[in-house]
Amino acid sequence: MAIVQLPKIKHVRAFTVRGGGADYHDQGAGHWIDDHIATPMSRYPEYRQSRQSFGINVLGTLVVEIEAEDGTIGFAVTTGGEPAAFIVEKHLARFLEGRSPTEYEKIWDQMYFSTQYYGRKGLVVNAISGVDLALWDLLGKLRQEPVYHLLGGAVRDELQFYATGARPDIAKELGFIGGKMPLHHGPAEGLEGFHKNIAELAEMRERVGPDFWLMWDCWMALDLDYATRLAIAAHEHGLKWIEEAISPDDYWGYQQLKRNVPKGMLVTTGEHEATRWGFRMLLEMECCDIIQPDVGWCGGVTELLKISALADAAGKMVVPHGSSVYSYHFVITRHNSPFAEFLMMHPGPTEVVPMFHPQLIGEPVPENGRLKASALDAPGFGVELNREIAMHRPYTH
Ligand SMILES: C[C@H](O)[C@H](O)CC(=O)C(=O)O
Ligand SMILES: [Mg+2]
Repeated sequence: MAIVQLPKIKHVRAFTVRGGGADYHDQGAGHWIDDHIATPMSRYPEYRQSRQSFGINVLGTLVVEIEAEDGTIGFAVTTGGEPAAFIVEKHLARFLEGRSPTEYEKIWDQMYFSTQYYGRKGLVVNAISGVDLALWDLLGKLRQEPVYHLLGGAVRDELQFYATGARPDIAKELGFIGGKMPLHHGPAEGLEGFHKNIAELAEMRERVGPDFWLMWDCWMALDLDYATRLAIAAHEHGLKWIEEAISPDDYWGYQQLKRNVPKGMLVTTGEHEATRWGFRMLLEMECCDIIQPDVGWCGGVTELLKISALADAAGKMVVPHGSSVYSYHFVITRHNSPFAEFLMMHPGPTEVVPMFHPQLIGEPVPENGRLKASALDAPGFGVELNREIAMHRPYTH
């Protein structure tokens, strides 16, 4: 029997889009996600009230489209905007055009090693991730299969979610298994800020009762001493995990934090980590209990499979950061990813809205905190690009 030959890749294009979506920090005024959240920049009072004030949303969304010779288009969205569009058009596209979409391993390898002299993490790996995800979307569309089938198939019938947002009490009513809150005050706000943090947690615990998961997202804002004291004080209010407490570069600090937190409390991190080598460091140094790669930032699905295998062998969970459908298609295929994150992008956040709204059409959302595997049953990642939003192509090749 003859082997099916897929059409070759004809063209790669990169666009930028503003206003939410994959750059979920790019929201309008009054959104919970920009309301006095502790960050590494909170030591400067002028950048404390709003993360947009220091430029958290400067990049915007990157859209990558990969068109095959038969006209089929795979696409993906991630954070990266114009500089990532430059990298895709002027550097990465050459490793795809004229090649078969089945060659994703070689393509990833060439994208990573050709950019290693200026890449390795951050923006360049976001761009590589965007291309990789668009390639998996194309592969699924050409084979008429959802990506989760290509990754080995579902290991359970449905996904269950915790919600990230300022209102875990509402998340509980909406059926989520837990709520992860932003930490509002960092070390520069002294003891007063510390006590306010603990009071917020205590009040939320009152509202949600003893069994609902409550977690804190510290967005790299703390130092080891503060994070340790916070974890100890939070223990009596049943904090399930402390997330991204310190700088992602401080592997030694995470190693110590994991030893310092009260027994039973989990340490999580990794949304700003990338590639198998970065996650190997977190795992081998025993920095955390759960790794949280963002599928659009860690190297894409091709790299996530390697990261996940390392974590599995180390007995650790992989619960991707955000990532919408790119996470859903992965999490449903892995035993060591027992639940998923849902980022509440409603400004309140009092309602469930699609995480990457308004960029994707057909983006599934949890109902009662759950999503059936069958909701992912469409070719590729199962979504289409909303072509009514304003897209800009700053570079061509
Ligand atoms: C709420 C956090 O500060 C951040 O915006 C999102 C995040 O880190 C997460 O979902 O995890
Ligand atoms: Mg986080």
